[in-house]
Amino acid sequence: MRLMVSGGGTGGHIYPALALIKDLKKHEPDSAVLYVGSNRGLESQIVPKQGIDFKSMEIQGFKRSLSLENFKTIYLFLKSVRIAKKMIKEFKPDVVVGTGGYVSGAVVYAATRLKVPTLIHEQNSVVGITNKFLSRFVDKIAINFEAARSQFPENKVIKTGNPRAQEVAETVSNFKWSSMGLSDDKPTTLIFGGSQGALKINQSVVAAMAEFNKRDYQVVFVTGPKRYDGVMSQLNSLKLGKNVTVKPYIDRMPEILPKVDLIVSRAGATSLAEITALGVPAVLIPSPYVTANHQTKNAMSMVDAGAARMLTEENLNGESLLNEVDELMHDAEIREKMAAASKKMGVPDAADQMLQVVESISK
Ligand SMILES: CC(=O)N[C@H]1[C@@H](OP(=O)(O)OP(=O)(O)OC[C@H]2O[C@@H](n3ccc(=O)[nH]c3=O)[C@H](O)[C@@H]2O)O[C@H](CO)[C@@H](O)[C@@H]1O
Repeated sequence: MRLMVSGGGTGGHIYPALALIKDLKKHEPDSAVLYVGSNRGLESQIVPKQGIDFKSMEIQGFKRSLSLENFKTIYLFLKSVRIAKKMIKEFKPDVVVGTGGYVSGAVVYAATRLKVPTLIHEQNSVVGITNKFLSRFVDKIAINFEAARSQFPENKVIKTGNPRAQEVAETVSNFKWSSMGLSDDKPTTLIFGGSQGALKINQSVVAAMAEFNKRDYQVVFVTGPKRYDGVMSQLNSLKLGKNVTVKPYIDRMPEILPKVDLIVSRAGATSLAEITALGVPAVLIPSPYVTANHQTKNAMSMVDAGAARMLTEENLNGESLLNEVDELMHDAEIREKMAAASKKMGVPDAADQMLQVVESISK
């Protein structure tokens, strides 16, 4: 199989693509894969590190208001379609898969013009702008949330789940907290604000840090790559104890997640696919800054099933964060119930399901 994949901007679009590639390589080790991303997105850092061939192009998103920038965006889009067509003619993919983000719009659209079979993956319950645009042209659409079905042409939709769930579920982890300077015996909370970090979550953790330092559980706090220096300078005056560690980003999330007792995070769809694949108890703080408030919908699907608790951004501060974490970290029974409910929602064979769709449309 010759597979071209495109998805970018944030981790939530990139990791599902990487998980699909991993599954393809497992089933068909001789496959050729090319990942096309944007030169500015997180993918330009993450993908080459995985030893996957990566090509990039310049692209940017639309502004919501009419502005000169939008003409530049249209110009860049059309230019990217031309570049993508050239890449497709050179690479000769059997299938082109898009997992969201502006760059996948240009690449998948170019593939449809060249009559190459196409599949897009929608991680969210509220369909993203790129996938909405592409849905008219592509052959198949893989979804994660049932709620996305009615927002697409019905006959193209197949529910597969999010392939990242399978990657996480299949990872055999030998990870030890001692490699991060923590104890291997204490229960551990992981706090992070999605793939980019989140300002209010960071501020709240900073406010609660003096207390976290004193707890009988330990805390791993991930700030997001661009926010690390700012957070560290705020924490400067505070001497971090042995049971807290602060990181800009975690590259090996699949190895770390099985060792986590409680997650505090945004409610991005790919994070939720991972959480439910393993059944990790969670406190979700949906981002209020996303299209149609879709993270709240994502989070509510878990809260309704008893798999997570929700803390709104509005009610989030050092004290409320500390209270939630304290309560759950001191009650193993509640955590066990949440874990069981969470695991029931997981789709641990999602990558196989999506790969089957890829194979079914392959030339
Ligand atoms: C602000 C924004 O637009 N967020 C969207 C974005 O979120 P975002 O990019 O944050 O995506 P998700 O929360 O879905 O996924 C984050 C991914 O990054 C990984 N990770 C995170 C931190 C870290 O240190 N290391 C690491 O590997 C997580 O394990 C996960 O695989 O895409 C999601 C999926 O389309 C959407 O649902 C979110 O609403």
